[in-house]
Amino acid sequence: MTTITLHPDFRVAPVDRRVFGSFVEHLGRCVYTGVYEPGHETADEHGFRRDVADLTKELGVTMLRYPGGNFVSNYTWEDAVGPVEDRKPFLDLAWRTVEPNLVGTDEFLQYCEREGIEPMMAVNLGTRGIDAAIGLLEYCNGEAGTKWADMRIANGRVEPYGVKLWCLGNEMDGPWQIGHKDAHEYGKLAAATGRAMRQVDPSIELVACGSSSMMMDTFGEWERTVLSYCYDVVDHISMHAYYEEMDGDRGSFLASGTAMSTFIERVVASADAIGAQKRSDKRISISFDEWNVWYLFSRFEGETNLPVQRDAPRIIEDVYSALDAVVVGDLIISLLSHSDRVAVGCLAQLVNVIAPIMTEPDGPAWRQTTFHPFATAARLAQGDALQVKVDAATMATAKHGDVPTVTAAATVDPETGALALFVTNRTSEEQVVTLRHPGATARIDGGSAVLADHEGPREGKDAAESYGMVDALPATHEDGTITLRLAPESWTAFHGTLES
Ligand SMILES: O=[N+]([O-])c1ccc(O[C@@H]2O[C@@H](CO)[C@H](O)[C@H]2O)cc1
Repeated sequence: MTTITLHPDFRVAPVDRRVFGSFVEHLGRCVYTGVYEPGHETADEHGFRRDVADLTKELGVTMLRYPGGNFVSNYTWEDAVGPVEDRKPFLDLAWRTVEPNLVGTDEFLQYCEREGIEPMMAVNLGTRGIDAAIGLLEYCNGEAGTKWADMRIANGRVEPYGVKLWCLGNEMDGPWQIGHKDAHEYGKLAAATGRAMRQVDPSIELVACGSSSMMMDTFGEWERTVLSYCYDVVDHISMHAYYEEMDGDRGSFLASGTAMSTFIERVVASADAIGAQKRSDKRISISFDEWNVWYLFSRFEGETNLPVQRDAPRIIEDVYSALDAVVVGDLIISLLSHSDRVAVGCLAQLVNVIAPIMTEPDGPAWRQTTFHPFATAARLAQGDALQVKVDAATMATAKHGDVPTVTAAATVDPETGALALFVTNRTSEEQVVTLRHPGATARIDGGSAVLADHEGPREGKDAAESYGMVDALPATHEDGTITLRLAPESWTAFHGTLES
């Protein structure tokens, strides 16, 4: 028998709403013909597509990371500010694409402002360093009267943007990164850059690069070394993880959320070890600023040595299946369960590039399968994350050992008692779950689910949009006992109330 036990007093921490962030990189068609397409019939006066902005709103994205990704490690931000007609294209070496510099810092930050989304900026610690980083920070956040702030004002923007969240480079542990560094080189540079940036604006939050994935040979040692240099300077350490079904191993793929939890707990342990050694009361939190399903190893092959391309080429435009949506839901359960440490999350990326939203140039925009669990969780996960005790059978997986067949996360709004309960059923059988709530009153009012099926990726608008949330199997309330039913290979979001 599977049981889930909840109590409103057993709170983990408030959900940091920045966990429902996403990511806009100058890569492929994320920016050009993605968020930005001046000639498009829905484009606003700034050239941004309204259809994409509306879907982004529906997706519930709270925060956007920009401008990369691998792109940032060879980016000259100064080339993309000021009059557009004076901006020169440059060859981005990360994706070997000619970047026209039509969208730069001002366009992006003003887009975020108009859409009510918090920006997260990354500085280039690949080909550049402290000087470029403090210049960009002053450009964004400085008051009138100094060089870079005055340049912003001359470019038409008087008020500082007040960008709070800053990434100190991107994936600097990855040999593919332009200006890749070892942990000592990067740790020293991140600490020095972070210190200088705080002299410009002490109110910012800084993210040091963690490992590009748990599979990196340097994983663990990287975190330890980097944080030994910059523990006192930074607020967060980044995590990146992409999951995919490989060689038809459905079980391991469905267990991705457990793999993500293991990864989080290992990075937290690495960070806390440094804190303990320093006898520090400070706790470093996690900026999980790239996560998603990405068929990196099974489909990306052949795209690693790209010819130079221009005009927004189609790069890593993964098309998602229903199973991928269930896994995205399961990954969200992992993030929410770790709300005491995970402060930021970015579904990578927002449009066209491994994205929940797709577009055609001069054509429509639509939702991929993975859109639905994200949008549902972003809407319902309000207030505090709860400790959720799941008692379920385990299943054996090739990659992750024995994992629970059912996983869950829950949030409760302390003001209203509104409960959201997210549950994955990783098995191919329907599961019956008893929801226990000793000493508290609970009610489940309804729910919706994403179901995996055995169809392949849903290519194009019609196929993708024929998929959506379905009603959850109804919950029953009998003699104070709540019984939930979970469809086979599904992710369900229940809503109701929970009060002591
Ligand atoms: O595991 N890998 O081989 C691997 C390779 C590249 C990689 O790049 C990251 O993912 C890209 C797409 O979001 C971002 O630009 C970059 O930060 C992330 C992981």
